[in-house]
Amino acid sequence: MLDTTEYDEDLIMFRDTIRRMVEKDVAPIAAKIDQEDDMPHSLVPIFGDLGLIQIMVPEEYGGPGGTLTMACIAKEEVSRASFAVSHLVGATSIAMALPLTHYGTDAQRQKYLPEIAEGRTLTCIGLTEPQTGSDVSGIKTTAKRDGDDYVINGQKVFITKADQAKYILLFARTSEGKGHDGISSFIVPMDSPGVKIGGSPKKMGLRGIKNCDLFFENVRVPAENLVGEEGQGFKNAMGVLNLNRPTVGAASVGIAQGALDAAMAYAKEREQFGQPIGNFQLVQAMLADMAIQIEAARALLYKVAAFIDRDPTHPQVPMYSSMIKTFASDMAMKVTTDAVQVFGGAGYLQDHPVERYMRDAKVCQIYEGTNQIQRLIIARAMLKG
Ligand SMILES: CC(C)(COP(=O)(O)OP(=O)(O)OC[C@H]1O[C@@H](n2cnc3c(N)ncnc32)[C@H](O)[C@@H]1OP(=O)(O)O)[C@@H](O)C(=O)NCCC(=O)NCCSC(=O)CCS(=O)O
Repeated sequence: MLDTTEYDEDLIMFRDTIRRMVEKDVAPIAAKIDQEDDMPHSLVPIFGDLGLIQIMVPEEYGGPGGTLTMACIAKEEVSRASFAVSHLVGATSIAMALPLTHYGTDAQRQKYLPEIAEGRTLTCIGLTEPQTGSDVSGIKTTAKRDGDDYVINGQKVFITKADQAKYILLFARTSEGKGHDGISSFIVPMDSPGVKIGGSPKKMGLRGIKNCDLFFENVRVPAENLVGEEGQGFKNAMGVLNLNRPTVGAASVGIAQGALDAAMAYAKEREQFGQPIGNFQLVQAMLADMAIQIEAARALLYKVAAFIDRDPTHPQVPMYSSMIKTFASDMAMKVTTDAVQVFGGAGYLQDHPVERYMRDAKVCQIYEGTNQIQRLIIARAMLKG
């Protein structure tokens, strides 16, 4: 594969360190995690010690001060073996490091980031509700001011890692009838009285990670837990998603590469008509197309990540972020489907990893905003000029 980090020795070392850890600690248990829908907690200190969970926490708060490029490299490497485990990379970015860095107060950064920097604490983000998926402006969970506190009531669904998180960045309506402008975000400790963690539905893929229902009943948080200004929650959510969506692209590239690796090995080993199936031109064409698509997505991924690292506030960040999330996840769906095809009937069995890659690729087209919503963001930005 083309080496997208070819000019930077530090990035090559970073990638190789992760690659070695994945070979040792992740790849051997990837299938088991999927089959048992359970990820061992022992991976948390391994990822924390490498600075991966807390990768986006700035150095001044004790974090590694990693870039989006580094987060994408790590996400790609881990997803190549296990998409579920890749959720430990930047596991505190979207709900803590990014929002506090960009919208939080000094006091909030001082209070939470040093703890997050230790790499043992997980966090989650609470946007989605039973009736609120793509249309974030429809959030119904309320946060009502009461003296020095806010009192939160409502329900969230599909909350990734809620079962393991110590804090949630929760989005709630602070004023009625104001649409986008009536939403605010809060840090809520998950052990607050009134927070109830419900079940996690059985999923097609992303098995090993829980996506829980959450219930909030008269949950009281101090007003100092408001992140950003009251009423700015919608725009802050969009801002954080813009900075994180390329990591979904990175996971997609990793999933696709893992599927291609498996398909290549199988094409060399599996014999039909007295020779390896890799000798047949129709199989060769599939393998070649898979490689072309992965390289194209990888090139766009690291171009976008470098662009965002240079200027995270550039007005074109939302458009390019949505482009790579969409392009790479659509690519991963196609490549993993073709990998199953290379395996033929065997690809349909759980004996081989390609059906897992295919199931995992699907959610990359859906979560952190469906690819239909991404296309809307891209087209709106293009037409706005
Ligand atoms: C569908 C949406 C893109 C928004 O659409 P709307 O039609 O409701 O809003 P707009 O009128 O377009 O925008 C209002 C306002 O916000 C600004 N805006 C909108 N999008 C962005 C953006 N990406 N970046 C920056 N600013 C943005 C827009 O310019 C307007 O500003 P002005 O009023 O003009 O000043 C949106 O609702 C959306 O993205 N929906 C997808 C929701 C989503 O991604 N959900 C994922 C949840 S989290 C998850 O999946 C799990 C993560 S995990 O735990 O790993």
